[in-house]
Amino acid sequence: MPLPLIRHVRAFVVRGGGADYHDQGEGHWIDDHIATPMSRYPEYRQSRQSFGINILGTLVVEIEAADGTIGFAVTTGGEPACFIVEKHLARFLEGRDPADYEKIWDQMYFSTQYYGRKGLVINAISGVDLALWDLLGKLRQEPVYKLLGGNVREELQFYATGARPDLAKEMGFIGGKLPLHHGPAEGLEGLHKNIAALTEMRSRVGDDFWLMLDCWMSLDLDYATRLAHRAWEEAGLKWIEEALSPDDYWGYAALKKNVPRGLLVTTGEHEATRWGFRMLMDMECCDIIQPDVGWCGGVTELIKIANYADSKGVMMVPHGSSVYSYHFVITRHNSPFAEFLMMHPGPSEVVPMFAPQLLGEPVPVNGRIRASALDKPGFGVELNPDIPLHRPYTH
Ligand SMILES: C[C@H](O)[C@H](O)CC(=O)C(=O)O
Ligand SMILES: [Mg+2]
Repeated sequence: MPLPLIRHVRAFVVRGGGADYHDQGEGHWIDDHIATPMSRYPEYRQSRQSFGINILGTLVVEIEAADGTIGFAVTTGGEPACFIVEKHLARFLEGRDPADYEKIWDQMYFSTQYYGRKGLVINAISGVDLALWDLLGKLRQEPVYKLLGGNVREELQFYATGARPDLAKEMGFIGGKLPLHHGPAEGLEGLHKNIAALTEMRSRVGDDFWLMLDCWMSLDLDYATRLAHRAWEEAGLKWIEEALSPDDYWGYAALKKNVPRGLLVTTGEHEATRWGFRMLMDMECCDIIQPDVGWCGGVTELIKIANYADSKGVMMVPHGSSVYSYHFVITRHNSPFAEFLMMHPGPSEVVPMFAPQLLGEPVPVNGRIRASALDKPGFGVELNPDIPLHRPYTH
């Protein structure tokens, strides 16, 4: 049976957490002296909000079909992404069949290529693509993971990202990823502090629990190499994540050769599209790629990235991305576990990753989510009606 055509596309900005998960109040672990590329400037070292990490806010995209069914998605990109969606991308959807996601993606990407390719434009394209998959699922009355081929296992298992892997262990997660606090500009003293924090956490969690370090693009090759060796020897680090600038493919390839055998190099949350990930994989930059489903091009592009990774024997464990990741990871053998970002300020409790924007967002119980928890049409979530939506542009 033909699907109702797309009638209208709308884009909104929302403030306060959710998909823009760095947009948190004071005292949150996610803004507590975390090493960044801006840490070389002392005035921007203590808080990522000080240099504008949360300046954009969440982008909400709604796609309405002729029968009134609405698909929606959230990602980052805020007001500038609203402009791109309303003024540029909407034309490639309105009047079209929602099942034509390949052609729609292709037209969104190539029509913006002269000012796009990565970053904000791909966030906007990802938001539209995810809203389209949500709409398709709602129209077909199937969860997205069924549209993607169905689950290859009965449950998702998670590691937790946050300041308290010891608490994450008690909550049933399989590992904990800590943010790195001190970058190269804080010298040897900072390096010692980084190692001390890691070894202290290792003493709390015991030998068998995975511990990882998220370096958020803050290091240079020499520092990353030294950190990797010490963290491996002194604290049994499992992986070193996003150590270098996402543009430094050559640095990642060298880092992968430099680290101790057994320590994994991971990256990719700020990479985009099949072409960016092909660079990472062809240049043997890492052991695990970590696309963010809301930033890499959406589900339509992730299928291509994941298939290439599968053919190369590379593991793919998406960054954050909440339900958009859960519906994908459960369909893939080369994604054996998933990330859960601990958005509780402590973080001493499991709270939904994109709270308060989504309703019905599943959370890990004992570090796991059953496939059956995803059994609702589309991505299985609703937009919280109590959140004020601002629509800065129309078309
Ligand atoms: C904790 C990291 O600095 C960042 O905020 C999140 C991230 O990179 C990840 O979850 O991975
Ligand atoms: Mg990361």
